[in-house]
Amino acid sequence: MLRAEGVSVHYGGVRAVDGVDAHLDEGELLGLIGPNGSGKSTLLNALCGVVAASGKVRIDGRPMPLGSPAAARRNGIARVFQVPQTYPELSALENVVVGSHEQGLVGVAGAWFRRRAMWRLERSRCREAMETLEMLGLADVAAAPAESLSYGQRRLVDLARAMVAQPRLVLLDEPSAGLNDSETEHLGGLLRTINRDLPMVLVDHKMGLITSLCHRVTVLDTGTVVADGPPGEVLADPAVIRAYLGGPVDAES
Ligand SMILES: Nc1ncnc2c1ncn2[C@@H]1O[C@H](COP(=O)(O)OP(=O)(O)OP(=O)(O)O)[C@@H](O)[C@H]1O
Repeated sequence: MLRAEGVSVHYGGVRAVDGVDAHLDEGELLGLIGPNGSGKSTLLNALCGVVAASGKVRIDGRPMPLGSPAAARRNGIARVFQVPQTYPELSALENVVVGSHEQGLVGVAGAWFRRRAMWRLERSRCREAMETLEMLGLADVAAAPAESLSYGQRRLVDLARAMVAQPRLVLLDEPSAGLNDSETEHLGGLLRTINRDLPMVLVDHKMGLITSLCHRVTVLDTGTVVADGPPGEVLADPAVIRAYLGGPVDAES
């Protein structure tokens, strides 16, 4: 459903992503791993249009213009960033509702001429946002301002916001960073459930999470793909072991 061919992002002389071919299949949870600075976040940035990139990306066979966040959104790509992007003074629920505001009626004209329809739409957005928070175990804090939530809760609010945008696929950048073991396990269970309906690309350094969740893993090193395949095979690949500072990759950590 997503196919990237020869995608490159260069910052001056730094080839952050260099001619990457990658794909995501329907229903798949794809792990994207690699040592620090190997280009994982930059590749996600290219796919969601927030950096200038060259190459080709197709969604369901249709070409998608690169370098345009609006085009990426139109093509159903949602991104959850490494650092929570919540509005501190808005409630958790309001933070999630914001994610669905590009759909349907918006703007002054909609409010003025179609007031009833607009309120109906607002109610259905709130209901959907609330159901998503419930699904992620955040119903109790729906009314709390985001600034009062824990780091892990704010990351889940970001995930909920991405989900209500009704994406075709979600790009997740290190969702387990800063979470303890039990929070990471809880997150893993949620991602497995969400993946029943949504294909995802998961960037993470916790190999236990990657091996327990991902159907396939793509490995980057210095901006290029060095391995791609089932997690067990990929982590035993000599090129991957070399990329990770010459040592074996610990699938448990
Ligand atoms: N805005 C930028 N300007 C210049 N260089 C950048 C910029 N963003 C990233 N880079 C460089 O691009 C390379 C890839 O960085 P990137 O953050 O994509 O790696 P990563 O694999 O996501 O790393 P990590 O696992 O530490 O998050 C690195 O050499 C980084 O220093």
